[in-house]
Amino acid sequence: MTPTLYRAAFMHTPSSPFTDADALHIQQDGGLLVNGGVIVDTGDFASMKTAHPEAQVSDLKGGVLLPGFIDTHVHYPQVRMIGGLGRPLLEWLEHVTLPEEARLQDHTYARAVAKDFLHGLRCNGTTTALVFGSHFKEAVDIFFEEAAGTGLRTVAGQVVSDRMLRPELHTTPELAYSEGKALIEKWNGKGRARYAVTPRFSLSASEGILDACAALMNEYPDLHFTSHINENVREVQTVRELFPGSLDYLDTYDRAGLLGRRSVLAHSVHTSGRELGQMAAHSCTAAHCPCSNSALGSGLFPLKKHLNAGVHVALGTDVGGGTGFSMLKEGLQAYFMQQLLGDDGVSLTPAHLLYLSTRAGAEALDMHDHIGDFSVGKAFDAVWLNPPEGSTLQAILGHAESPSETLAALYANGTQADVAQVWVGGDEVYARAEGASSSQLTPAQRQSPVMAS
Ligand SMILES: Nc1nc2[nH]cnc2c(=O)[nH]1
Ligand SMILES: [Zn+2]
Repeated sequence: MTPTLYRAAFMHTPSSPFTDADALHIQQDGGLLVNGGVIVDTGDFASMKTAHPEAQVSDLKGGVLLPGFIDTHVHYPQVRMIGGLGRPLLEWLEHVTLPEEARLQDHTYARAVAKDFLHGLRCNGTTTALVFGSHFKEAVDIFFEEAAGTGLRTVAGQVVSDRMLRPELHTTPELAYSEGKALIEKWNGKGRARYAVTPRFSLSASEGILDACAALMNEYPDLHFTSHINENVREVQTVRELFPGSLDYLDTYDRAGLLGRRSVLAHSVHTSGRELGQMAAHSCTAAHCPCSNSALGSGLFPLKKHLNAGVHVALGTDVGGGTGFSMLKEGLQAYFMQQLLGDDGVSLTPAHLLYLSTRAGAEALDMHDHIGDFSVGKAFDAVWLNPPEGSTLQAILGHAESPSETLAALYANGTQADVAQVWVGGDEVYARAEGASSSQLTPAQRQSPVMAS
């Protein structure tokens, strides 16, 4: 197979800027040699071209190439109700979200929603997602089928609950186990699909349901686990009342034996010191969803407390509590919220935002040996951000004086319109309909993509 040499300005974070001051790696005129979907050599373009004269060059000059975004918390059935503003979590669930989730009982509807959802991910440059599925087994099956057709990497599962939602969304521990087992057997590890055991949240899950989830996890040790935690004060209070024998919210999952290296707990806004200590001890990840936390008024995520406790943090859009699929927007909102926390906040640099939206997600999913950055040996999962000709972002990038400014501008201004092309494992999974991209300019017309020279 002839390797492809991608020529691009690229940036990535092979390590964490929270612990490594030199985490941001930059190539202003770089070359990434890809063979069989895997990065086999990297460096500056000129030396890569000399070393690999046989390679076919793909010129991505203009804009910036980043590792594909990794969304660690997003709900498939909620794509069509993004924007239900004005209610706190429990009212929003009752009046906006759960009625829509019930509609996925209809298979035709579920398939159409799955298509809308997957399109939303890939046209925003998200290449891997930890996806909250549907309560209906068939709708989850349909989701995995459609996801396989897109080439995206998905970790997803059937959502299970047995109280306090709507009767049609409730199951039993026996069914939760048997339906989950059938889906796991069919989809876990098939192509780019992985399975996540997914009780909705302890508020809607009896101990029996949590035990059924644990039975699946014990039977299939490579599974992922995801749920919600400590998102909203009323929710936290209700969980306390429902589980009088548990120390706190985390303990409801912990007692069931559900926590481990592949556990991702969404929100974690009102988490106590004890819980943070236990999350770190179990190597769990907190999926921070800043747009959702803002839209639902859930609170300001205590990032500093998580980092000080040693809890790994990644980003999630939480569509449809969140306001869209853009991980650029999510990164910017994370930055805003830390700014608003003043001395209690963490001052996030552009490198932090890139890490949180790429490599941190790969670590959360225990896939960092395979995806999350552009190191040799990683899959070529990438998003090419190339603003349309005449756009404000193009003007800003043309005058940026450092790569860090360029990256900040991408997070501050970038949108779906700037996503030109997306790859997963070397396969193109999205290409913008062209007509406006600066990639159409002649080389002489193009400006330096990373810095104005
Ligand atoms: N943001 C959010 N929180 C939840 N807690 C339980 N279900 C949900 C949901 O769908 N979205
Ligand atoms: Zn959620």
